[in-house]
Amino acid sequence: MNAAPEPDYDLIVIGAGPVGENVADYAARKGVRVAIVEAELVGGECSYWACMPSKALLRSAHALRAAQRLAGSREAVTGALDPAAVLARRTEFTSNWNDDGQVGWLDSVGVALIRGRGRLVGPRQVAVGDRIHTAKAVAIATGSVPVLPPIPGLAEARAWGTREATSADHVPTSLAVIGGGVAGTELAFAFASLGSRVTLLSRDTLLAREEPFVGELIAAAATAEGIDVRTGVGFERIDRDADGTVRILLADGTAVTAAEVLVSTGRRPSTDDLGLEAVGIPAGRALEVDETMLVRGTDWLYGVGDVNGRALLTHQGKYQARAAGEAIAARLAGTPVDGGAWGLHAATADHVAVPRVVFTDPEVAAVGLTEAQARERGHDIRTVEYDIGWVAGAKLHADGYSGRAKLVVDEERKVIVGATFVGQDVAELLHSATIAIVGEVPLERLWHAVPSYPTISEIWLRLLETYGRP
Ligand SMILES: Cc1cc2nc3c(=O)[nH]c(=O)nc-3n(C[C@H](O)[C@H](O)[C@H](O)COP(=O)(O)OP(=O)(O)OC[C@H]3O[C@@H](n4cnc5c(N)ncnc54)[C@H](O)[C@@H]3O)c2cc1C
Ligand SMILES: NC(=O)c1ccc[n+]([C@@H]2O[C@H](COP(=O)([O-])OP(=O)(O)OC[C@H]3O[C@@H](n4cnc5c(N)ncnc54)[C@H](O)[C@@H]3O)[C@@H](O)[C@H]2O)c1
Repeated sequence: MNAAPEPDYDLIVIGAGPVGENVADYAARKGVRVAIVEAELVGGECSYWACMPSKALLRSAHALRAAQRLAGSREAVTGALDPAAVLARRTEFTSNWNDDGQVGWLDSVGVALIRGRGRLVGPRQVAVGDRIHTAKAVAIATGSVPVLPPIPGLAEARAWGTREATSADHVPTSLAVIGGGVAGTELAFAFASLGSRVTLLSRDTLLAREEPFVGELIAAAATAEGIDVRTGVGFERIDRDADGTVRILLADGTAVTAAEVLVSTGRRPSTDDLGLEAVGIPAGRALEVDETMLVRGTDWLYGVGDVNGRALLTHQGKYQARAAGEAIAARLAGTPVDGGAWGLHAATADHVAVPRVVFTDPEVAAVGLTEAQARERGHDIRTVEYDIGWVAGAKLHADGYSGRAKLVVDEERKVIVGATFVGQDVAELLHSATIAIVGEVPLERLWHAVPSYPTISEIWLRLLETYGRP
């Protein structure tokens, strides 16, 4: 009898974005023989067209505004932002859209790279071009793709998506942004600071999934930044005139014109054209996975990162990847898998503590449940809010500092289940709240976590005082 041929690899990862890279790395560290398949650039959307370039486009204006908000340093910064220098710094962060550095890293961690588009052609079989590669396990980390709204004329209007915006080689004189979610709001701030006349058109309130005060404060700040914010907008059609001007006709009969239009109306898991049908899994929707990212109904296929739709964020996908990479290694080695709540191989935080930062100015930093989400889940909750501008550290941080914080407390367990901060430089505060939620630190114990004076972290003390001593 012939023995079954040894597979080419132990694990094939399809998609070398931040998530695929981490699945590969964490599995390889445990001795798994890994290959990774990438159709475009190793590093994925995040490195070249999303997180890194968008944050680079925002950062210089933040620094400038921070200096302008303080008597003394304000007098020292008399010039304006240099858009060409900002674009050049952005390009540096993308390594000029070249992935040599990341390819070198893959090599250094012993992961083989297969260039091309990967497709399942059977269980444990991945075709790339004409060649079929075999493995004991396959992890899909193909990310997400933009969802385009059904607006007549959009397909012909040569609209920008987030890729075109984050890789722009010039600053348009005017920009209309459709979509007031995270991407649209951040990019509206970025291009306004670079000198575009920006109109932000949102069907819903801005950042509608967060606490209601978030959208209100960000809309006010955007307006102060010169952005024309319009919410509750309906779209009739979009046309690009012969002279290149984009004309957006709104449901209220008014029209907005701009040199470019950016469409940022959400993303969906990238599961088309992956050959999922060949292994009996429905395509066109998020991969349904268990807590170790194993695709339900299989014992060899994993879905990690944006593609499983659990949380479309790099850090959360990488967290899943650490769990999945090691779970794959454990299963292949026949050692125990700890996939129970908060187990080494489980992505439990996806359900209770996803940190979210919106890099607008002021920043939005939130983790866990909003009040509305906590009520929907049936928690008995109490909320407390406080104006961050009243905290001594904040007053020192910027003249006229304004911001708001809110905690959602589970009254039954007396632990925090959600926290939201809006204010200049609050992003770095967020991890304290993430730890409080993941650690299920009782409020009683939090009184002993003393924030330094005078830092913005004293907001914690003010929130506890507002809640009341136990
Ligand atoms: C404008 C913008 C800004 C963002 N900013 C942030 C931020 O600041 N912080 C944050 O946490 N998140 C941010 N995100 C979200 C973040 O980009 C994603 O959550 C993250 O990139 C998901 O990582 P991933 O590895 O799952 O997918 P991706 O980064 O999309 O990588 C998937 C990879 O798979 C490849 N691929 C797809 N199909 C195949 C195939 N069949 N064969 C081979 N390769 C394939 C793709 O080419 C790609 O390289 C932002 C998103 C956008 C759009
Ligand atoms: N700082 C960050 O972490 C960061 C930054 C940018 C993007 N992201 C991630 O990327 C993903 C995509 O970002 P996004 O802003 O495109 O998505 P999003 O889901 O945050 O926002 C989508 C927006 O589009 C609007 N919209 C949806 N369908 C519409 C329609 N048919 N007509 C008009 N408006 C419509 C929604 O009302 C919403 O305002 C997000 O899930 C986010 O997690 C993260």
